[in-house]
Amino acid sequence: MSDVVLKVDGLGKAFARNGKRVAAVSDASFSVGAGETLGIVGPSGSGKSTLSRLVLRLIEPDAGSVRFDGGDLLTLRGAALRSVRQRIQMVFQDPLAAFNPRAEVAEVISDPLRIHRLVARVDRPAAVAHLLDRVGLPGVLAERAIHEISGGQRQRVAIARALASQPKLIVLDEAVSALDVSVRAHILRLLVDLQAETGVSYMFVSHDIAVVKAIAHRVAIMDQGRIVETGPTGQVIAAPQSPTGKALVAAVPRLLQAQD
Ligand SMILES: Nc1ncnc2c1ncn2[C@@H]1O[C@H](COP(=O)(O)OP(=O)(O)OP(=O)(O)O)[C@@H](O)[C@H]1O
Repeated sequence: MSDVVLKVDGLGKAFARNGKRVAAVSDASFSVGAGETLGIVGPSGSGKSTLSRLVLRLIEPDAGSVRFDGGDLLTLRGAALRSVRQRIQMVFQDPLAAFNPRAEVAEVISDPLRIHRLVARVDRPAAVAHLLDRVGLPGVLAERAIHEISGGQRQRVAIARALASQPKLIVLDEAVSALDVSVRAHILRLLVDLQAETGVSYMFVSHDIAVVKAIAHRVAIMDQGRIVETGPTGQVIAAPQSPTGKALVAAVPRLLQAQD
C-alpha cells in the first residue's frame, strides 16, 4: 500500500450522559494512505463526528493512538502541534457556522496563509485569486462576505481555505450533505480533481453511502461507535458483510446499478 498518512489504533471516547458513560467511539482502528480517500459511513449517532473530532484532536480520546505523518498526534504540544494543524485540515457541513459570516471571502482564505506564514502579505491577494481559481470560483468573489454567497460557493471557499495550508490530510465531515444534488456532484468532482493534482488524502465522513461511493477508495462502516466493516468501496457495496452495511446499501436501491 501507499505511504500511510493517518493511522488510528484502538481509539475510544465515552461521554457522560445522565450520570452514565456512553461510548461514542469504541476500539476504532484504520489507516489512510497518501492520496487515498477513506469513507466513514454509518447511521446517525454511530460515532462518525466524534471520530473526526478525535482525529482532528478537537477532543481528547480515552484510549488508543493516532499517528499522523509518522508522528504521535496525541502527545504533540506547542509548535509541533501547530505544524500538524497546518497539515491536517477540515471541511464541515456548515461553513456559515465555521466562519464569521460577515468576513470577506479573501480574509477567510488568506487567514491560514498569514497564520502559518506561508505567503508574504503583498503576495496574498494573488494567492487568494489562485486558490479561488483552483476551486472554480471567480476572482470577484474575493470581496464578497461569506453570508452573501451561495451554500455551494461557501463550501468551495471552505475547500480553498483548507488547500491554502497545503495539507496532507483533509477531514470532511458531512461536507456535501447540505448541498442540493447537482451542486453536490460538482463539489465531489472538484475534490477528486484536487486529490489527483495534489495527492492530498481525505477522510470523508457521511451518512450517505451513495455519496461515499462517488469519492472513496475504501470505506469503513460504523455502528454504535464501532467500525463493523472495512474494504474497497466497490466491494463493500457489491457484497456488504455486516448487518449495518447491508442496511445502508439496501436503503439506496439504485446504488448497485449506478455506473458512476
Ligand atoms: N459532546 C457530547 N456529549 C455527550 N454525548 C455526545 C457528545 N457528542 C456525541 N455524543 C454521543 O455520542 C454518540 C455518537 O455521536 P456522533 O455525533 O459522533 O455520531 P454521528 O454518527 O456523527 O451522528 P450524526 O450523523 O447524527 O451526526 C451519540 O450517541 C451522541 O449522542
